[in-house]
Amino acid sequence: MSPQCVCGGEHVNRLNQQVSVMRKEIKNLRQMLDNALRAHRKQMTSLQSAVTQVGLCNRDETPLTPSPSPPPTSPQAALEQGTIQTAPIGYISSCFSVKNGTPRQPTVCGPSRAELRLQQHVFTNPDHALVGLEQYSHVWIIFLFHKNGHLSYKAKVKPPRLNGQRVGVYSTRSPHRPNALGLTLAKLDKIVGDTIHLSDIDMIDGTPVLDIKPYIPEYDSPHTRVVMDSEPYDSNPITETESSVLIFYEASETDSVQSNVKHQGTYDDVGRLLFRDTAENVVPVTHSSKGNVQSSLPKDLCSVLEEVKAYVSQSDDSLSKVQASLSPQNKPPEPKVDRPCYREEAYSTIAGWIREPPVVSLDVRFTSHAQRELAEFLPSHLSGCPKSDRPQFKFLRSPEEAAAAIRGVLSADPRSVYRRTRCRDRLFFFTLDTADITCWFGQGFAEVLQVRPVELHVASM
Ligand SMILES: C[S@@+](CC[C@H](N)C(=O)[O-])C[C@H]1O[C@@H](n2cnc3c(N)ncnc32)[C@H](O)[C@@H]1O
Repeated sequence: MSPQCVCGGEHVNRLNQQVSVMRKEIKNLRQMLDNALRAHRKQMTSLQSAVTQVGLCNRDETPLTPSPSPPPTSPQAALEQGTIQTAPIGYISSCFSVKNGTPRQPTVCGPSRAELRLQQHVFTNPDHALVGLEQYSHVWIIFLFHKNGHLSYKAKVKPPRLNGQRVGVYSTRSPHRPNALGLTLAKLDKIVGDTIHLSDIDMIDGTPVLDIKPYIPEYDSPHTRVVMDSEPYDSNPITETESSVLIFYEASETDSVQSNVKHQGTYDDVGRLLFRDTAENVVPVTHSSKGNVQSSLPKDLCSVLEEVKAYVSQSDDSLSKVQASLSPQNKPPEPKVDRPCYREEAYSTIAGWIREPPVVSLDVRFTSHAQRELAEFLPSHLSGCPKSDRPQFKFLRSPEEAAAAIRGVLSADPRSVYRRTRCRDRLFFFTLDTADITCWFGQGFAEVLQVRPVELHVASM
């Protein structure tokens, strides 16, 4: 072996050693990198679970049980788990632009007004979704408290009417609740195309609406709820002298009336067949020259009514004969039919603090200066009127209506408990429609000092 070879061999050996050292270093580096990655992943996981915990935690720091199942993958699975993504069907345009001074319940302030236009992308023809709703005077609006400011909530809250006392969130209408859903019974003024005009509202401008349902006292109010039971129909037996008949039917899907509504047909004094719908409207049923029943009733119902009428007039003849042949003891048992009745438990009870809150309602007065300022406002929707420098309401129909709304808002004392009990500043500002209101609170009263047009609205007119 030549020295050069020896030399070259040593060189190769040294190189090999260096390579193996480098390999080891690379391996160590890989190991370190792997460890770092693992640690990072672990940290991320714990961070993520911390975020989830914060999201699910109320401010009492009681962690809520997270959903046991993983996030659903299909819309159907989401529906079954109750985790569907909601999308607003529309947004409220309201005479209340901010939370401050917005009535705490719709009944507080009658003349409050709003509009709700259905979003174009929800239905191909949004106005179709409103067909039939015009038959109702009131609607439930289900909405999101989108201006809550945060998504946290507490198990116990201090409703302003309770003046600082705490009660469970679910015994109140507090906006700060899991899911931040609000429910308002609003007056339905009119429907124009895809837009609903409402009054008696307590939602601020821009409120996202998730659903609308008709208010049906028979279903929604225990005071008027008709409880069906199966006791013998003995309190109102049908007699031969009474030419009335009760007809209950389940409306079919195709009927023009809402399905499941119970309808009642009867004869009036002059023997006309009448139909009573759930809204207590009595609709006379007319007869055509062929003797058929005609009305705006669904076709099915007309033929049923016709049959029943024939049956009743037949029975009228035979009933007296049959009854004469029966002694009272021999009478057959009354047939068991579903009948409407009012049960004691159908009446509702409410918390005493709602009926008699510790917070008294306030007298509301206007300074003559404020009165003059308010009278300057033109009613909303004044068409054909020459352009004026005077401020104009966007929703309210007159200064009188505005005065009533202001009275409603202030008499319920819209201040927070803190402002009411601890704050020295007695001035209070709020916005109603296109007017900025300034007032102050004294012992048992609120006085309106100033009613100025909101700058923005004046500029846009
Ligand atoms: C006490 S909540 C009652 C709402 C509804 N009637 C209910 O019972 O669910 C009414 C108050 O919620 C506030 N509010 C109205 N609309 C809101 C919105 N979109 N986001 C947050 N707060 C809102 C106003 O301050 C209003 O006085």
